[in-house]
Amino acid sequence: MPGALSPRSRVNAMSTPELIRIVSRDSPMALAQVERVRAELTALHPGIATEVVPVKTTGDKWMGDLSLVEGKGAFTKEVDAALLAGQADLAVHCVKDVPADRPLPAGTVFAAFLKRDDIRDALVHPGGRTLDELPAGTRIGTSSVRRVAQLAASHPHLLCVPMRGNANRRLEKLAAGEADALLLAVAGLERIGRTDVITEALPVDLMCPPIGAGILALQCREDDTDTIDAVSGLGDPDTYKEASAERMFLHVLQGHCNSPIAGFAHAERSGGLSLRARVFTPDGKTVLNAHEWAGPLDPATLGTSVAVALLRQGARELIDSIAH
Ligand SMILES: NCc1[nH]cc(CCC(=O)O)c1CC(=O)O
Repeated sequence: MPGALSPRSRVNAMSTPELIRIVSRDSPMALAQVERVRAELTALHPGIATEVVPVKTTGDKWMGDLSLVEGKGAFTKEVDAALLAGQADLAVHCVKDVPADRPLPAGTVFAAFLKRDDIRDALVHPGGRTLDELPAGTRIGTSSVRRVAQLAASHPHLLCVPMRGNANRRLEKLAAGEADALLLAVAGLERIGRTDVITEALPVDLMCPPIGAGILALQCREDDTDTIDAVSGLGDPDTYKEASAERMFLHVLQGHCNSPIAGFAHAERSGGLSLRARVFTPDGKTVLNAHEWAGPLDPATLGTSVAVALLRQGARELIDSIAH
């Protein structure tokens, strides 16, 4: 019969969801991330409606030391719970905030990694100075052990002061004089539309980014193949390779909340993949460094290989010697 659907394509046509409910943190940055996902999804599947389910996470509510609450997972736990409870169909996470030392929450999978944004950290200084121009004693607002360790190594005359809260809140605290300058991710400032405050994007050799920097992951319930099929087309193949290598690296290394660890993979146009990673003591005085190319290895095996290279240099002892 002309125009009749084959049984298989009828199943496919009927299984495209009409509505996808997207759960996310409720910070301005997180909501901007959701808008990007909605725009990309609408471009790919104009027929699918979307709805936003915002939740507050422990990491948003607690302004103290993260290692005193859940530490890792503080920005993802409530989002994952809403997904698993069926209150939403899709979760949007910064990969950087998703713990890599343990598997994803049982029953969930990553359905796509969106094309990666800028991976660098930015200096935000109201006086317009660069890092090298800051006078001794300048107070840099950051609670990130990764940023503190690397600044201590490169600019020991600067002073890091604890600063938490979402990026908008940190900019308010800077304006209120709680610090003289901030270090924030370029990608985050782009998402909240505040690249105007950036005085310098720091080279990755000076400030090595965190695992998963600038990558958004889409997470689904593993049995929800309709949603997985609908969103998987938003995935970027190079970002998938980079995220896989970086997360396997962290999984094998098994850091903790206070261990300064940094690294990034880079998928080249030629198809090659490299991974550079570093582990620091909190004072930045000891740096373990590894940089390898995948060659014939798959991304996850590259991640394992780089972790093993750092473990051979003493990374386990270094990480375990840091209080946590
Ligand atoms: N911990 C908060 C967080 N999670 C991801 C980003 C930046 C954006 C990204 O790398 O995806 C930020 C803000 C920051 O570190 O300045």
